[in-house]
Amino acid sequence: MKIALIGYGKMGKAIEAIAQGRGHEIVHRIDINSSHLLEKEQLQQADVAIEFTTPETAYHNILKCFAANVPVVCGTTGWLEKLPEVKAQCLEQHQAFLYASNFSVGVNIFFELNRRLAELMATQSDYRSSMVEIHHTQKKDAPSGTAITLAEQILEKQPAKTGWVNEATTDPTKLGIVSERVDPAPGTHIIQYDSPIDSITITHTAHSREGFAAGAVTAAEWLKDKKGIFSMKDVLSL
Ligand SMILES: NC(=O)c1ccc[n+]([C@@H]2O[C@H](COP(=O)([O-])OP(=O)(O)OC[C@H]3O[C@@H](n4cnc5c(N)ncnc54)[C@H](O)[C@@H]3O)[C@@H](O)[C@H]2O)c1
Ligand SMILES: O=C(O)C1=N[C@H](C(=O)O)CCC1
Repeated sequence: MKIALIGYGKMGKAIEAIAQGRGHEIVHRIDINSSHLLEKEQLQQADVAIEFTTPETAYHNILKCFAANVPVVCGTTGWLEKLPEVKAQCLEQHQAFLYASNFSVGVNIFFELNRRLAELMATQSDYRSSMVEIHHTQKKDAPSGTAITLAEQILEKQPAKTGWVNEATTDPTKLGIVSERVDPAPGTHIIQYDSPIDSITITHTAHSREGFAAGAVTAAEWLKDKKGIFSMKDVLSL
């Protein structure tokens, strides 16, 4: 499979290593200094594009892939306000798009645990839920995309909460998400339910970027000949 890597930073390089190890060819490595490679003729040399850039650039990069008729896997976080528009464009232009706030198999299993735990805790009014996410200091967005996905799952199951805030809170109607930035943390997410009697905690800790990169390559292999909008739930049959 021929891959265009859009974003050749920490994730782009980790994806390159996994993709080449699986026998794929990287036809373009596109970063901020080589954005001319986002032109239609260049992108069309790839079977699929994998986009890990910045919150400011993801939207335009994805639209360039649609214009070139190239399926795109996107892992960039921090641009969710534009996601509905991208999905609409994908359908209108009959393209293929797969977004995940986290591509690792472990986190996608953790999402399932989180949803079930939130469901069980929905009627337990003695417990207060909260979240902590820990990442490296170069991370541009807070809270992490993964934390937002986890928060949305909790809010869906707990109607007493009306939203999340990116700080610790005693407001029972809000889910507090504390963001810590500590090097070299690749990504830790902790969900807590505390009552005066006891606490329940579930944690996912990434030991490296390998899980994110391997998941993104698996998603690209899966998306290559498809049309439509997909998620890691589709790829992993969860
Ligand atoms: N979904 C996941 O599983 C997952 C995992 C890790 C990171 N991420 C997200 O991926 C993104 C990238 O993370 P990173 O650690 O690789 O960041 P990074 O800063 O190491 O790399 C970003 C890259 O984007 C490039 N870039 C910037 N503007 C560009 C443009 N206009 N066109 C093309 N390339 C451009 C930069 O040159 C750089 O190479 C972040 O949003 C991060 O939150 C997601
Ligand atoms: O390193 C990052 O940046 C990460 N971003 C994703 C997020 O925001 O959830 C996934 C974990 C690593």
